[in-house]
Amino acid sequence: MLELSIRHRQGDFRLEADLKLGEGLTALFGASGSGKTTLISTVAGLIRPQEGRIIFNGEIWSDGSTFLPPHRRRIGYVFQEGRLFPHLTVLQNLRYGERLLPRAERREDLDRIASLLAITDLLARRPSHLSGGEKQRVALGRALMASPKLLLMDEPLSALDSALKAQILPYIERIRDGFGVPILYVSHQVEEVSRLANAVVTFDKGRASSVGRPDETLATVLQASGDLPAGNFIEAEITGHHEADGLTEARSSAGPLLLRRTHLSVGTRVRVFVPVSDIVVAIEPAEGLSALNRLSGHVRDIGEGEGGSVTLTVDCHGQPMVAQVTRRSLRQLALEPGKPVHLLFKTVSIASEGLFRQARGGSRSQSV
Ligand SMILES: Nc1ncnc2c1ncn2[C@@H]1O[C@H](COP(=O)(O)OP(=O)(O)OP(=O)(O)O)[C@@H](O)[C@H]1O
Repeated sequence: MLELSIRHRQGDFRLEADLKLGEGLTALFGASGSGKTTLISTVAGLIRPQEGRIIFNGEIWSDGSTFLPPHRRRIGYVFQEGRLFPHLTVLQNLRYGERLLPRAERREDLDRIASLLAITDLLARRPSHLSGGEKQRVALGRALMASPKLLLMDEPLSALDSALKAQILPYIERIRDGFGVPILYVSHQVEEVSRLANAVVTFDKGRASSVGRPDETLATVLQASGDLPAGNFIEAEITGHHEADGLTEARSSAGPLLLRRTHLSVGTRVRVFVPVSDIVVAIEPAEGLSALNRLSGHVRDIGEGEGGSVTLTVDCHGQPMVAQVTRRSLRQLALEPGKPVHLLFKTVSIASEGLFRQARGGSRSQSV
């Protein structure tokens, strides 16, 4: 657990952060100049915050009287452009991280890391003979070889084109899931954050604020900027594919779902997004409609909506779903708390696959 409560001024800029960060990958997400790099520099010990404290797993790294220097923090750092030593081979670059550690503290095994990152065949090469993606995999390996207690990744993919990014993302997922080392990951990229992060810290002009579930946090940011419609996130697991129909089936606590065809394998856990505006509310199990998804539940709450409409919160087997109806529908359907209802909507998107990509382009969700 990393606990941060810091205030730091540099020039006109002031960083303010009060955060508790847990296991897994925490993305630091925000506009350019909003303070992400400054924050990880304080964690790395490259900047000493003027006020406040940083505590990692109970050890004080920085406060009014203590300041642990960077090399005693056992942090692995991966930068945007890799920063491999050009005169050393891949093997020597990997060993470099390890050499900084006393033998007794070396936990990582070179073969395991090389095979995890698929760099075993590159060990004899120098960085000038590697592609951009290979360099970044070696940089990840070098950081891991130092048996870090915490990994800091500062936009590690931003120098790569989208095809290379897609190649490296699974390796970062393997590190996140296989090493038990918490990761702070700086990114501007909504898709990257949505795919990788277990939690997100958003930055707004130096104020590091929300720590929350990634899709909800990103959705709040994007909805505030008008780039994403209001909607519901549902946790689901892929259960099958229908090639001929171009559909994927998933199960969720709310009920079965049909998604647009995805290449994720059966068993993969996903979050899907259902825009509020796509949901139709019915009081009978309607037939003869093209909407493929039907969830049933009970009205839990009725509140004010936008433009004179009414917002319904429906409990679908524990999953809250928000829908909107007009006041006339509310009357005609005699909707009230406790009433059983059916929610109908068309195929839905997996949040990390399509939704945020569209949101970045400023278009509406593409549910069909
Ligand atoms: N040494 C410094 N002296 C004065 N101001 C600085 C210094 N270093 C950075 N800043 C300012 O602090 C602010 C935060 O910078 P920081 O690099 O943390 O932002 P960032 O969110 O990481 O941005 P980017 O995504 O562009 O890397 C910026 O306004 C920057 O100009």
